Amino acid sequence: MTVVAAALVRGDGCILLQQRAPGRAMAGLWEFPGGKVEPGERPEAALARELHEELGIGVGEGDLIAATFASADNAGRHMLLLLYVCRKWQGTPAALDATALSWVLPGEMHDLPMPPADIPLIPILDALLRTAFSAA
Ligand SMILES: Nc1nc2c([nH]c(=O)n2[C@@H]2O[C@H](COP(=O)(O)OP(=O)(O)OP(=O)(O)O)[C@@H](O)[C@H]2O)c(=O)[nH]1
Repeated sequence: MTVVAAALVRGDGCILLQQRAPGRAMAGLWEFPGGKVEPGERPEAALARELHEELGIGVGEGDLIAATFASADNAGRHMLLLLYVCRKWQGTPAALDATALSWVLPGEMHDLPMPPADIPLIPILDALLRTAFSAA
């Protein structure tokens, strides 16, 4: 299973997390918006589709910058989670799929319960945003 997810980064450095709705796997946990890549779908196209479906925003595939990944178990299946950074989108994110949205600094992410695969990504994302992506 390939999952694509986006760290939408606001001008003040805050990142958007969304809370998974009740009744779904990992309900209540806070995650990066995104979802599964469909068979035959390119990851960037899948992520642009998911961001439109889940948040109602428009994202150009060229504005999705590959950041890091997780290779982890997900309910007995192997999951490759591809995380992108995105600083540019059209529209205002709305919780169309999630229970709630929250803008948080990387240093605040540990205050919100996230899926286990995401935990090691937090310091990597923090470091990338401070260095390689700081002027992006
Ligand atoms: N979007 C997203 N999914 C994550 C993250 N971390 C993580 O383990 N996952 C897992 O990756 C899987 C994504 O599947 P999903 O159910 O959200 O995918 P989807 O939007 O295509 O939904 P669907 O399959 O119900 O149609 C879930 O098992 C989810 O828990 C994350 O940061 N963001």
